[in-house]
Amino acid sequence: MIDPVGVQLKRLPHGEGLDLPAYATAGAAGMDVVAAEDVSVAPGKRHAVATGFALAIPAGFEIQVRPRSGLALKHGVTVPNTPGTIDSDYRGELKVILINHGSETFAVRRGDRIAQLVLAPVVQARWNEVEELDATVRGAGGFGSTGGHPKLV
Ligand SMILES: O=c1ccn([C@H]2C[C@H](O)[C@@H](COP(=O)(O)OP(=O)(O)OP(=O)(O)O)O2)c(=O)[nH]1
Ligand SMILES: [Mg+2]
Repeated sequence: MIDPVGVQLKRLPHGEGLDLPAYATAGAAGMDVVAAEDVSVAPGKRHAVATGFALAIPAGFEIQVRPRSGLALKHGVTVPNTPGTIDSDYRGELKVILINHGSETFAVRRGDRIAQLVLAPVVQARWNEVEELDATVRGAGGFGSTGGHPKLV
């Protein structure tokens, strides 16, 4: 197990009294994050749900906002921009965008666990522009070129 990485968290006034994001089990990859507001998301609609805190993620890391499979399976409620990207230099409130693909209005209550946050390392790229790329067996083949998909009828 890699040692946990410290992340500064600032509670905002409307986040007072809420549970901080937490791992539900010892081996959980994501910390469940709770809503800081009551909101109803109608079928086909989306909402950026307040969490009541802001972060200072250490340089070299990001936080990914991912859906909870239970909400997706039972209610069709997911994160449309998954994985949402929280940059290390972002100091605003972390928000969770939820979209309701289900057929019934989904009621979010303050304190409900709505998504999960995964801390991940980030490596930034630097472009080396060239005239020719090295040759490979795959070449330009992609998008199913290696087969394995059922034929459409
Ligand atoms: O689910 C999300 C996604 C993003 N953010 C915040 C943190 C992130 O660092 C910032 C910008 O996100 P992103 O780069 O995905 O959005 P953008 O549309 O490119 O906006 P910007 O021009 O501000 O980068 O918005 C959230 O709070 N929740
Ligand atoms: Mg951006």
